Amino acid sequence: MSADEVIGVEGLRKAYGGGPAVDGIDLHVARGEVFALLGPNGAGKSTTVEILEGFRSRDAGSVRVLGADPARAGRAWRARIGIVWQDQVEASPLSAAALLRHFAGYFPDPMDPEEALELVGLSGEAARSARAMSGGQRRRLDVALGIVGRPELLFLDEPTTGFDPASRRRFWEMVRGLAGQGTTVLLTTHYLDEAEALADRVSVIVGGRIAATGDTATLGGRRTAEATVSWTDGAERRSVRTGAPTRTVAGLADRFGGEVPGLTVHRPTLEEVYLSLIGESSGTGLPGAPAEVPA
Ligand SMILES: Nc1ncnc2c1ncn2[C@@H]1O[C@H](COP(=O)(O)OP(=O)(O)OP(=O)(O)O)[C@@H](O)[C@H]1O
Repeated sequence: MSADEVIGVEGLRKAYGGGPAVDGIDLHVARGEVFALLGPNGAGKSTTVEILEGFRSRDAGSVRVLGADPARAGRAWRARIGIVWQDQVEASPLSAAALLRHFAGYFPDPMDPEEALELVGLSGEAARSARAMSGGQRRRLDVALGIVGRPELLFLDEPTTGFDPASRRRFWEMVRGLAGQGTTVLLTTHYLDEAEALADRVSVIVGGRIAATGDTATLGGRRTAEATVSWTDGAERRSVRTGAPTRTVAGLADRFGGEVPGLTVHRPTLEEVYLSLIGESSGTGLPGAPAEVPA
């Protein structure tokens, strides 16, 4: 394990009664990285994360988180990680500041409640009880509770569910800010735009195994995948899939003597790559996907 490695997982396996939930996963996350786990429902993301958090046992594999095995790590280790729980503060009658102060007591060098509230965009709400907050505000308070201890490693599980679009963007900025200060973030999300906005690298987990790991720009051969060039020819819409779209467009420009009617050039989106990796789609121009339209 390199000095810079915050999470190192090799050959991780976990089965429940119904069969393997995690079936041989390797993960390596460096300090300051934002790393996202993507995958369909039941893929094994939560099981993996709970093992990394030390809340679930494993059947096989080696796991190091902040230099320790989470299955055996103690309180000092736990104080270095932050976890954002789903709906942690649902019914609390305590004020946001009181809740944060209480949580802060578990950590050696916590933030002031005001600092944590400011970071999640709740600065005016210190005196308000969680019970009196909107769903989205409560979710942000959950995040504030997860970061109040200044964690070196932050686990975010579906963090922006229920956020309005502006709050999501503010939240993303906050996570980028934390990562910029050296906090490592392990994120699970079903939102591909969130992964694209936040993650330095992602792993797509399918059926307890990693289908692909990489940055969002190149995942699953995205950058090298063929592009689809489409245009209008008389009354007909034409398309061609090509590895050299610039040459195709230049040829079309020659042919049309300038502007190509209805020209579009499409490369696979992260969503298309993801759907293809989980076996839900074809015709994306990705390696192995059948061509939609013959050249
Ligand atoms: N405590 C448990 N007992 C038995 N089976 C479980 C338990 N927890 C999870 N599983 C099973 O393990 C598999 C992986 O579940 P897991 O919760 O890790 O997936 P996930 O990727 O987090 O899914 P989601 O996106 O729905 O949260 C699923 O088939 C699930 O039914």
